[in-house]
Amino acid sequence: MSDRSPRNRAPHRRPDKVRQLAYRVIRQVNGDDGYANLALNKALRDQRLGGRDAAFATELVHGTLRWQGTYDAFLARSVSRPLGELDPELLDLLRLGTHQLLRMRVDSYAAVNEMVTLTRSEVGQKRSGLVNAVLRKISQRSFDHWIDAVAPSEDEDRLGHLSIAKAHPRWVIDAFADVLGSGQALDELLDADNEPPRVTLVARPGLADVDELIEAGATRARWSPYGAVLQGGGDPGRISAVATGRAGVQDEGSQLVATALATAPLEGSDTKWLDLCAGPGGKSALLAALVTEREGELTAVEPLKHRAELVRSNLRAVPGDHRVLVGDGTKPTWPSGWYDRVLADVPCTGLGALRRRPEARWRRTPEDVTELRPLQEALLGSAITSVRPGGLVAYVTCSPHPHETREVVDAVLGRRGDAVLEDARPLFPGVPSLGDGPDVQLWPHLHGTDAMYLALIRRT
Ligand SMILES: C[S@@+](CC[C@H](N)C(=O)[O-])C[C@H]1O[C@@H](n2cnc3c(N)ncnc32)[C@H](O)[C@@H]1O
Repeated sequence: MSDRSPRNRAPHRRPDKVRQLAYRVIRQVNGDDGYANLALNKALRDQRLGGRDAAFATELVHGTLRWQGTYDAFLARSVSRPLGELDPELLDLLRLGTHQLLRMRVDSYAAVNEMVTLTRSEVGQKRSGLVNAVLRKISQRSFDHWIDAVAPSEDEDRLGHLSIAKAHPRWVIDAFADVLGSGQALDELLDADNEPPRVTLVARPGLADVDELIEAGATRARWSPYGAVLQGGGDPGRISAVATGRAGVQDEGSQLVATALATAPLEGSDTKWLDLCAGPGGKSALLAALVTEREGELTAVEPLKHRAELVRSNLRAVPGDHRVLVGDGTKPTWPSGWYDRVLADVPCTGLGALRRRPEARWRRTPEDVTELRPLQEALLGSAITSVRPGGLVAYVTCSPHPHETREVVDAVLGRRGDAVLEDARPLFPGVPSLGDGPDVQLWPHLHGTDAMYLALIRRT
């Protein structure tokens, strides 16, 4: 063994501060149910890390969490005990090391050494030998060779193979395959989920325009008339329109579904709009800006006080008499048939936004889908009751799971005879690959948006 081996290093060598920060953030996520984005941003602020260090920390945290299920399959072959018997701290150190070895361009020697030093400082000298031995085993194969070694072959079990090769739980892949089939499109979606999304901005109509965002360095979004993309990322808060609430950060898919509701043809009055599940208020702000142009008002409902505050903040720059109600959308405090247009952007599993939340895919369970269903149906029922005859409801989710989308709509419309589905596709001018209708499903791999679902329903 060379005298540079980790075992011969001075035990008091200090751990690399970026890896230490990343490890501690991962512990907050896996150990304390934290959210990676929030925990990482706070840690970067607290440690005053920016530039390349912040980018390295982000890749360590996001990549390790995103690929965690896959790395566990590799580690299960490399550790002599069942992974469940390892201390969670040790398992997270091994996952972090595996990510550097197999999916980052970190030199193997440096990756193992740094992780051994970090292990010593975080959990003690005793465990560092195991980390050293396991990571050396991991480093002996490339990522693709590990997949060949541990995943079922595509011929034998294609979805099982994809689950390991593309880091998605099997039940999530099964749900996606129900909608997309198990061909190439599924691979493309899973790949898209593993890429961080671009930052998309919305110029709230009447308050800012896209040209202003372009002058600030963004480029025009593909389809949303209000959208712009911050190429290369950067802090959107540095743009004055965003800092003042005249513009915001909003996925293009969210802009498109809100705009579809606003532009669907409607006869008669068109001044009373309701956002039934409003927090944090991205769509409320766009709808409020649009209804203001028609001299109307938006009511936004949100049961959680802190999220209702976020809605107020999002609405701060929009002129007009818009209201934020802290309340339960299934228990309307307004008369039936009061509104002209209603958005029901219901709580869902968020399986359409996996690009944004690296830990979400491992945290969600099939039970979440079942548990959310009664609330989703109740909110859609309440939305239909809240709209006047001839008026419109948009049922929206950021999940493509059929139990949360079409099945909810079919169940609710099947029970009542006063509402019909309309073809939503003409409300997405220029947007390709909208499917067979009448509802619309957007996709990360086809549209570069979150997988937003929209069913447009008219009260008869
Ligand atoms: C998918 S999010 C809405 C996102 C929002 N439309 C936006 O674009 O920013 C769903 C929201 O519904 C809220 N919610 C949960 N239960 C609700 C209920 N019973 N009535 C109304 N809203 C509810 C959640 O707190 C959450 O803020």
